[in-house]
Amino acid sequence: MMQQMYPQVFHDFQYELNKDMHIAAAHYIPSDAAGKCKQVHGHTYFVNVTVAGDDLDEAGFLVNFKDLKVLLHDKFDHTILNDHLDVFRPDNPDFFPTTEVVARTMWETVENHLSALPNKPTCLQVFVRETPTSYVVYRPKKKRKKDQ
Ligand SMILES: Nc1nc2c(c(=O)[nH]1)N=C([C@H](O)[C@H](O)COP(=O)(O)OP(=O)(O)OP(=O)(O)O)CN2
Ligand SMILES: [Zn+2]
Repeated sequence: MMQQMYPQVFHDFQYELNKDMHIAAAHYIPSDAAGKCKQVHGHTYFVNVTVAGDDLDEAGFLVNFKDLKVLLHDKFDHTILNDHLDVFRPDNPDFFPTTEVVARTMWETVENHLSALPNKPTCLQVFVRETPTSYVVYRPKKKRKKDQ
């Protein structure tokens, strides 16, 4: 059974949904500063996605758990992350497949899907554990009032 502690996010939406998944993938960080992580190596990533909203869809879902799995697990599982040139690039550290960038990329992928749904849920947080001792939490910055 997949059970893991991860940081909670505070919000005042009525519904909060969490989807956990494991993703087995290889990667390398194309920088000398990454030391041994410059070599190709693999992880079983533990990912938790937090989605919230006030309205449900015609099935009574905020978003179908299955759709979140398809978006992330089906795309990245048993792949080399660096090969996904649509999201990771070797020429810019903001797009190297580090844990930070993986978490942000997953948030962008999920939020892009959610924003097209009629009930408009939103992704509050993506938690990515890369090793037993290392994890990253990505949360989007709150939009400032004048930007809305
Ligand atoms: N800020 C980041 N630092 C590191 C990342 C990263 O994505 N973001 N990645 C790596 C490596 O890819 C490596 O897979 C993970 O490193 P690390 O946690 O150091 O792994 P160890 O098993 O060696 O950790 P222990 O300290 O032995 O528990 C490196 N850094
Ligand atoms: Zn790694």
